[in-house]
Parts: sequence; structure tokens; C-alpha cells
Amino acid sequence: MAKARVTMEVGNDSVAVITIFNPPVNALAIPILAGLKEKYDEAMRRNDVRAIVLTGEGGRFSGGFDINVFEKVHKTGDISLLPDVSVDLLVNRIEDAKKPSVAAIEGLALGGGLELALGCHARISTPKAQLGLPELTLGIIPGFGGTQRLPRLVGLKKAIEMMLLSKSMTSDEGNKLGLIDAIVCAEDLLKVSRLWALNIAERHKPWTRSLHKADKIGSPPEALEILRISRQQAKQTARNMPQHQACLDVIEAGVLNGGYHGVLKEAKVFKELVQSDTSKALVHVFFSQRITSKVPGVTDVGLKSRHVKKVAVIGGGLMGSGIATALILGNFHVILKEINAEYLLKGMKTIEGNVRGLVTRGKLAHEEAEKALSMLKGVSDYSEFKDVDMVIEAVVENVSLKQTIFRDIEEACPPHCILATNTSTINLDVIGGRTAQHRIVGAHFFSPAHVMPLLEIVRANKTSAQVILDLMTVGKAIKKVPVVVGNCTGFAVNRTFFPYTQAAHLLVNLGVDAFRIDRVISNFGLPVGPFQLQDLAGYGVAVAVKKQFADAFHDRIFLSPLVELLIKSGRNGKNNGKGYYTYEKGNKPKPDPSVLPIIEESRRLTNIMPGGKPISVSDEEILEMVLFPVVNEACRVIDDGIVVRASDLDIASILGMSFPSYRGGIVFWADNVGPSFIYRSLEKWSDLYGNFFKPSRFLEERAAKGIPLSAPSSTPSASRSRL
Ligand SMILES: C[C@H](O)CC(=O)SCCNC(=O)CCNC(=O)[C@H](O)C(C)(C)COP(=O)(O)OP(=O)(O)OC[C@H]1O[C@@H](n2cnc3c(N)ncnc32)[C@H](O)[C@@H]1OP(=O)(O)O
Repeated sequence: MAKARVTMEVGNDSVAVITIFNPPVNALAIPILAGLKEKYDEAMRRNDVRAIVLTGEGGRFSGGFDINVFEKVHKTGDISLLPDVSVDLLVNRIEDAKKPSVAAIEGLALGGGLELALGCHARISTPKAQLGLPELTLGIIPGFGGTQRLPRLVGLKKAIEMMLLSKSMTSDEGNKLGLIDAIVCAEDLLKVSRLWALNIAERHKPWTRSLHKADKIGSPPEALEILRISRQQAKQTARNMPQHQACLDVIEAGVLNGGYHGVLKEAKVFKELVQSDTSKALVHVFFSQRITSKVPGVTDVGLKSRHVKKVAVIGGGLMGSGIATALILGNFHVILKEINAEYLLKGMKTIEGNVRGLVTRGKLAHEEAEKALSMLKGVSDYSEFKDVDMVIEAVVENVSLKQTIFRDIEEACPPHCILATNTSTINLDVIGGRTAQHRIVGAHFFSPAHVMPLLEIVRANKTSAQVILDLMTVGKAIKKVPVVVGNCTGFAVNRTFFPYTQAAHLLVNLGVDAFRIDRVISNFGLPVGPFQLQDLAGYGVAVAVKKQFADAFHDRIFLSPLVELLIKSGRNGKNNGKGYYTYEKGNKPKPDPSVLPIIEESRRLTNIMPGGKPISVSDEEILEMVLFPVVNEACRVIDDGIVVRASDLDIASILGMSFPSYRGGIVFWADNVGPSFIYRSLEKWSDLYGNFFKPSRFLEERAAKGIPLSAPSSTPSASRSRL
């Protein structure tokens, strides 16, 4: 690969074009920043340069500061690896220079990339460029002056929204708000930018130093009110994360004491946050998410994905209609099959509702919705299956029904057609039976399928690499993050998190309050606790899943009768408005005290409270007793080779189970807590409360040797891997 560099060319018009070259996103790596300083110094020195145009090679301005540097800081603890850019380059060399700069933006300008552009005296962009400051998603704040200059260009409210929600804007919107001075086609970008730069030099166009602008941030009382409201909102939406409040503090410093003061404070806070646990976790997530698309034996063997145009979805229930929605939104022709006209109509209506709901919430344009719906066709037999490229079966979790369907579709579909099942727990080898095994694959979506970002792609013994690659491509096209996993009961995510609900039930039967457990877990950062989650999923799912796991992992199951007792008493969770909580339209779910006698009945039946008395545990112990068994199962999943690498399980836990991303995922979090502590705790509880807590061999080994759970195994993976 060509070396990262910054070039400068001076034209006959006396404009120096400084270009960043660091594919694929022109990240601002240390040598790039050094190159920029050097070229700016040269441009200032040279008498034949009157103005500067700053741009990026290859259709992208810049994706921001090189995130690899943060990773290095996290690994070494050496904060001096971060260069001084904000004052040294942005303020001194660009903004306060005696020659004007114009940013010529194509494709994207994100993070430090946009901040470079903000330091310039004008910005010209191509249509549809993506402009944003997504630093908070990395646990940090903008560090090259973005917290100060963006509010001064687009207004405080908009800038706060862009930074706190990491929401980018298009050049069109930027143009309306004052971030972008002109929009031109890519062919004209440099020509117009050069002229613009010269016009600034000749004072025909304004020489704007955005750090010194004050007209868009309002009076201090107005600004402080906006900041107060934003702080309140961030308290609700960004619990347990320091960067949101820190960002608002830094903005406030600039509002009250001037932009330059704000820049200095920003630089200080930026460095502190880079060293925070949140940043370590979120940078880990950034790279781990990208590495999921590298699957040994699939993406490194020279295969090209085949073109999938038409997909059949079997089953128009909650999952099937969600999957069909995601597919039509991704521009795939979809055939939805149901067993009769009534069910079909219901499925089609759900899909329509999903799509129109996006329009109502402003997430989809009306025309896009109409186009998506035109890609959908409902059928009640297999006659239309003769030219489909992929089938995704999404019927109820019934083994014999699924086996029949797979026999039928093998006959009805063309030989190249991929045969996928959306089962969430059933072993693929059981479903497929004698079906052409190389074509069978698991396409495990998470509910609601058109919203949740994870697609677990399950590779059975004989699934071909081509089929995996094709499904990965389809997954990406419908904006999912595909994670390829091996075949076993529950696959990677549900298997890992099965002990989560089990542990919660065990604790309740030991006398701990169910609502307290839910509170502890949601304070930790999961959106809802295990009992509310059970309410949301419906108890039918809980019963079916328990059976699957009891069959597969009988050595570590806790059989609580509680869900069956709830069903017997006429409860079915959110579905019928009655679960552990009560559900009324427009109100938050409320703990239902009338569930307590049912819980008592369960305790009486299991009779596991030591001495018949509830155990006494702290909130911290509750958290550990629920999550350490999950870590324990994660260890088995890693040890069995169900995931390619431990970090895949981090991404799967975040995107499939809503494990808080700022804790880095289940394995990353466990390594932070310490395998040895987790091992000792599980061992203690297994002595007290039984086999459910028994530490796995993998955890025991790692704890004894002091090796992180995420470290690659020394055993050759080929002997163990199910992938
Ligand atoms: C001081 C400053 O305020 C601090 C900062 O600037 S922090 C950085 C802020 N910028 C960001 O957060 C943007 C991060 N990047 C992205 O969102 C996306 O990569 C993108 C929208 C730029 C491109 O997306 P897409 O085309 O799908 O490509 P994607 O697969 O994500 O990335 C391509 C490669 O570029 C790398 N990359 C992307 N942005 C990078 C960055 N800022 N630094 C280092 N590497 C980066 C990715 O790791 C990936 O590497 P790989 O091919 O080895 O896996």
C-alpha cells in the first residue's frame, strides 16, 4: 500500500493545494499531522503562495484523527503519543495565518477531519458529503477545537445535538446552517475552492476565523439555558458515561470566557478522556466491530459474493415481518409466504406498519417507503420460489415443522438458492436433516428484526464459505453487522446470555427481590433488567428456550417454576399487559405487587433458601451473580470455537443483547473485572448454591495462569473450532 503522505502543489494562480493521502479514509495519523504542519510552514514562507486549499485524496476529505493512536495510548498508558494539534496546527498555523485557507470537502469530513475544515476560513463541499463530530462514540470529545468552532458556525443547539448524539449532517444542511459556504460538483471542487481562497486573500470574500465568531451562540443566559437542558437530557440518555457532561462543560467554558479559552480547556479534557475506561471500551468496540467482517476461510480465500436479488421469507409473524421489512428497505425483492390468507394479510400489514412508522418518525422519506413496499409480494404457496436466491425461514420454534419446510424448499427453490433459518436456538444440523447441507445457514436476527443491528450468521458443519459470504453481503446491505458464529444450541449470543435469566430466577428463588435485580441491571447499563425483558419477549419464548437449553446443557440448568406459575395465573408479560410489571398505554411499566404471591409460591416449590430465609446480598453481588455466569458461558463459547475471536462476542453482546457498549462487551468487561476474581466468586457460589455456578475449565485455566479471557488460545483452533 502506498505510504501515507501530505503533498503540496502550487499553481500559476498562486494557490497551494495541500492534499492528505492516507487511504482508505485519510485518517489523520501522526505523520499526516506532521506533514500538514510542514506544508503549512512552507506555504507561509513561499512568496509565490497567496492562499491555500486543503483537501483529501480519493474522494474523502478525512475520517478524523487516527483512532489507532488512542489504542496505543490505552495499551502503553503513554499520553505523550497525542500530538499538540489544536493550538499548534489549527489556531497558529491555519486559522491565525497570514494567508487564508479553504477546505475542499468531498465524501466525508468527520471528527478531526471536520475540525481541520472548521479551522479554515471557508468550506466548499460536494453534494451529499457527510459532516460530523462523532468523537463521543469513542468516549472522548472533539480535540481539535470542534467544541468551540462548530457552535460558532451552526449555532449552539444544533452543534450540541451533532456532538452529543454523534449525528452527522449533509452538505445541504450544512450549507443552510452556515457550516458550508458553497456546494459544487466534484469536478469543480478544486477550481471553485482555489478561486474562493484567492477571493478571501483579496478581501472580496469574508476572511472568517470561526473561533472569533459570536453571532450564533446567543447571549450567555440563552446559551446557559440551552446547556442546562442538554445536561438534563444527557443525564437520562448517557448514564455512566463521562464524555457527554464533559463536552457540555467545555462548550460552556468557551461561551463564558471566549473561544480560545475553550480550546485550551478542550485540549486538557480531551487528554483526560482519552485515558478513561469509557474510551478504552469504546475504541475496543470500534475496532472489534470492523474486524467481524474478517472471517478466516471465508473472506480471505478470494471468493466474490454472488448477487442476491430476490429473497423469500417464510412466516409473517413478528420475526418474519421484521426480516422482510429490513430486506425491502435494503432494496431486495421479497416474497412473504404464510399458510393462509388471514395470516398473510396480518404479516403484510405488520410490514406496512413498520415501514410507515419509519416515515412518521422522520427516519424515511415517503417516496422511499412507497418504493420499499413495492418490493414486497405476499404468497401462500411455493410457486413463486423458483427464482429466489435466498429463503429465510422464520416460523415458530418447532423442530418438525422446520424440518418439513426445509424438505419443501429444497424442492421448490433453484439449486443456487441459499436456505437460511432464523431459529434462535435450535441446532442447524437438526433442522436441515438431509437437506443439501452446504446451502443451509443460520440467519439469526434479533427482535425487532428491522431495528436491532446484529445478524448472527450460523455456520453449520457443511455450510459453504460462499453461502456465508453471500449472507454477510446481504446483511451489510440491510445495514446489519453480521457476526459469523458456529453451530450449537443458542449459537453465540443466546447461549452466552442464557444463564442471565437463569441466574436472575435463581436469585429470586433465593429470596432476592425481582424488581431490585432489574434495577441493579439497568443501573449497570442494560436497557431493561431480566424480568422486564422476559415480559417483553413473552413467556412462550421463555418456556421454549428453557426446554432447548435444559436438553443441551442439563449439567448447569436451574429449573425455576416461576414462568409456568405466571402463565397459569393468566399472565403473559407485555403481550396481555400483565407480567412482573403492569403495562398501560402511555405509562411507564410499573412493578406489579400482585406478582409477589406467585414468586412466593415459586420459592416454596424450589425450597432453596438456606435455612428457609432469603439470602442477604449487596447490589454489587446481585450484578456479579447475574453476570458472572454469563461470563462463564462466554468462556465455554470461546473454548468451543463458536466465535472466531473473543471480541466477536463483545460485538454480539452489545448489538444483540444491548450490553452497554461503553463497557466494551461481555468479554472485555470480564477482563477488566479480572478472570481470577470471577473464577473465585463462581467457585464460592457453586459450593453454596450448586452446579449452576460451577466455573468452566477455560475460566479456571485462564484465572490460574493470569491470562485474559480475550487472549487468543494457544491450542490450534482447527482442532476445536466449529467455524
Ligand atoms: C481529535 C479528534 O477530535 C479526535 C478524532 O478525530 S477521533 C476520530 C473521529 N472519527 C470517527 O469517529 C470516524 C470513524 N470512522 C467511521 O465512522 C467510518 O470508518 C467511516 C464513516 C469513516 C468510513 O466507513 P466505511 O466506509 O464503512 O469503512 P470502515 O470499514 O468503517 O473503515 C475502513 C477502514 O478505515 C479505518 N478507519 C476509519 N476511520 C478511522 C480513523 N479515524 N482512524 C483510523 N482508522 C480508521 C477502519 O478501522 C477500517 O480499517 P480496516 O479496513 O483495517 O478494518
